[in-house]
Amino acid sequence: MRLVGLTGGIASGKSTVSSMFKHNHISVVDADIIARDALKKNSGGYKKVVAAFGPDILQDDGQVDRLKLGRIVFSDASKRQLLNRLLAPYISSGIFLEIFKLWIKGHKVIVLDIPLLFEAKMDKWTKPIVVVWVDPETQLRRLMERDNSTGEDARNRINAQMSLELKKSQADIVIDNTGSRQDLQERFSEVLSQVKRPLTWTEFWLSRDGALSALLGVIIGVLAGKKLFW
Ligand SMILES: CC(C)(COP(=O)(O)OP(=O)(O)OC[C@H]1O[C@@H](n2cnc3c(N)ncnc32)[C@H](O)[C@@H]1O)[C@@H](O)C(=O)NCCC(=O)NCCS
Ligand SMILES: Nc1ncnc2c1ncn2[C@@H]1O[C@H](COP(=O)(O)OP(=O)(O)OP(=O)(O)O)[C@@H](O)[C@H]1O
Repeated sequence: MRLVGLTGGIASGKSTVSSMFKHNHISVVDADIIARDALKKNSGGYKKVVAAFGPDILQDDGQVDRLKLGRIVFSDASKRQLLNRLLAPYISSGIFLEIFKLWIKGHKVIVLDIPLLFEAKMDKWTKPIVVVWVDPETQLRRLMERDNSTGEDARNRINAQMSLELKKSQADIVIDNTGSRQDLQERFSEVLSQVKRPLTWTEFWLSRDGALSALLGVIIGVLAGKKLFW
């Protein structure tokens, strides 16, 4: 099994690239969706976060007001670390559960779309690591346009993450998404062929079919051994 790490900065284009993988029938585990589930009303993560941040972060319907919580944590590093600490066990177990479900189904290449791949030290599980990079001006503009946010809110969110330059320097594959969507599509086609190249032996043994082959090999070996010695 090949676990491909997909990361980048906020609004650098990870979800756009992740949709391209899905269109090409490659499974994607989306950490943002798992993190959203971890904050759903009455979930374990929700209870811990409400206990720590107080009922002021709730909407009238009892759900977490994500905009409000976002404003709090993206302007205060210690509160952000607290939120990360509270949600991390739910997010990592959610990611591993999704990987396991896909492994059972026999998927051989799985893309993990994890914004905080490096920050959460999950990069050691993935190879190759694909970083979607944009230049800082484009990143700020796209973020403000997409979220309809002020420059201050957008800068706070960008600064809450490890620098995109540092992420770029640790990537196996860099997708420069500063250009047009057409440019991105062309670069993506090159990356897709790298991601889909045949599995290495290690990746094969880690896949469901590889593990089953190994198990079958062991069973045949044991049976053959018994026959020899009887
Ligand atoms: C603070 C929250 C409620 C804000 O919700 P909101 O709907 O406004 O943003 P959303 O969840 O869609 O995240 C948008 C982007 O923000 C960035 N981001 C999210 N959480 C963090 C964080 N803790 N630190 C740095 N960047 C983050 C990511 O690039 C993400 O793609 C939410 O982001 C959250 O619960 N974050 C903590 C969980 C987490 O770490 N998520 C990232 C998954 S690896
Ligand atoms: N090449 C491009 N040209 C123009 N707009 C783009 C391009 N790529 C992405 N966008 C737009 O930029 C915004 C950010 O992209 P996207 O949502 O994919 O980023 P992201 O990295 O997934 O963000 P987040 O970290 O918040 O999840 C979106 O509005 C998207 O439509």
